[in-house]
Amino acid sequence: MRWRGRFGAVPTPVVIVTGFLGSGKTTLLNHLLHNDDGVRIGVIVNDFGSVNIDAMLVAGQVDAMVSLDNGCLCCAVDASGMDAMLTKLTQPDSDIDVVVIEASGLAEPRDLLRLVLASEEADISPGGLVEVVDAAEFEATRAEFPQLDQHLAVADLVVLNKIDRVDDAARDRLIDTVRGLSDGAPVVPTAHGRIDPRLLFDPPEHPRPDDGQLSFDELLREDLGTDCADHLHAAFESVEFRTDEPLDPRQLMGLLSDPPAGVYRVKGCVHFGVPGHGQKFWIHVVGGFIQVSRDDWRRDEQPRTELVVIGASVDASEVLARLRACEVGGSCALDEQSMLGVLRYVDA
Ligand SMILES: Nc1nc2c(ncn2[C@@H]2O[C@H](COP(=O)(O)OP(=O)(O)OP(=O)(O)O)[C@@H](O)[C@H]2O)c(=O)[nH]1
Repeated sequence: MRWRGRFGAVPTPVVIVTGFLGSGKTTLLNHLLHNDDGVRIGVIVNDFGSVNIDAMLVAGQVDAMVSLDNGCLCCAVDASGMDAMLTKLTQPDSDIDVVVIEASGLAEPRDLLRLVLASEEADISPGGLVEVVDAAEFEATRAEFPQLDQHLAVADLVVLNKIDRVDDAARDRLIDTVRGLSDGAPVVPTAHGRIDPRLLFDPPEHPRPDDGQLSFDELLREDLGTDCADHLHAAFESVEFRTDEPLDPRQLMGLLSDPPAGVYRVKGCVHFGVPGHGQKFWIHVVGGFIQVSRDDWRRDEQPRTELVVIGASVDASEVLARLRACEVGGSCALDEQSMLGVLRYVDA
């Protein structure tokens, strides 16, 4: 361990958590927050869309948080912007032991690493880069976006998540593939991000300056943040949808099961207008996989829907038109049966 502790002895480690859309970064972060063993964690949460769903999902559990939405951290801030966020989290009275940066699912890990390395904040030190891989979607995603291979190349630790969704043979094959791409970084297979927190908060054992990987110095010598055109997020866009009107569950589930072309990720909370089902429903779609969970609205919260739809070359007007078509008109009453299509995905 190399905690700064509350006495300022050691710089605060900054751990970067990256991974493609929906791979399980927020799930892993939540696992860390619930199993922190007294370690005080400050987080920087970055979401691609203008509604920061990830910040909503970790709010209230974290010791200190800075959130950045509407863009990828790798390009949306420069070194001084990153410094400002780190300074805010690590100021002497914050008592934070470790900072975890949860990048958006489209951020460029290498540039994030360079931002942390270039930091002039004296009280922090790089704490390693963790790449979360979705075991169920990785092969298909990699075929479409070969940049993912480079993302793995800078990882200090690879979390092969969602192994509950693949068989043993596929899991073993993936471990080999991912290990090859990450130049020997440790690969931890898991489900629901349940890794031992000490893996992240200890200094990375994987030696960075070796044959295959760039050293800190080499990374720093590269120009910082000059060209984002080849980043994954350049090919993606997000569409945000908010409404106070309740949504028709049949219409929405029809849309999520057969989304407009290019859509890969949908997340957010939904208010259905069905008697007996007035709770908040969190919706997650990753590739073709749908998951729903129930929650209570906060006391000060007005039930409403806030969804972010992310994809490559999506037709935003089609997405919005189809979402608008899910709104329940004032006079339309929904029967309880209409919820069946939602409930079959609850905690799937
Ligand atoms: N079956 C299964 N589902 C998982 C696992 N880990 C996460 N999920 C689900 O996958 C969905 C996406 O998880 P998140 O943690 O939000 O993923 P993320 O990487 O933060 O997503 P973005 O920020 O949009 O890139 C949610 O429905 C999670 O509950 C897992 O190991 N197994």
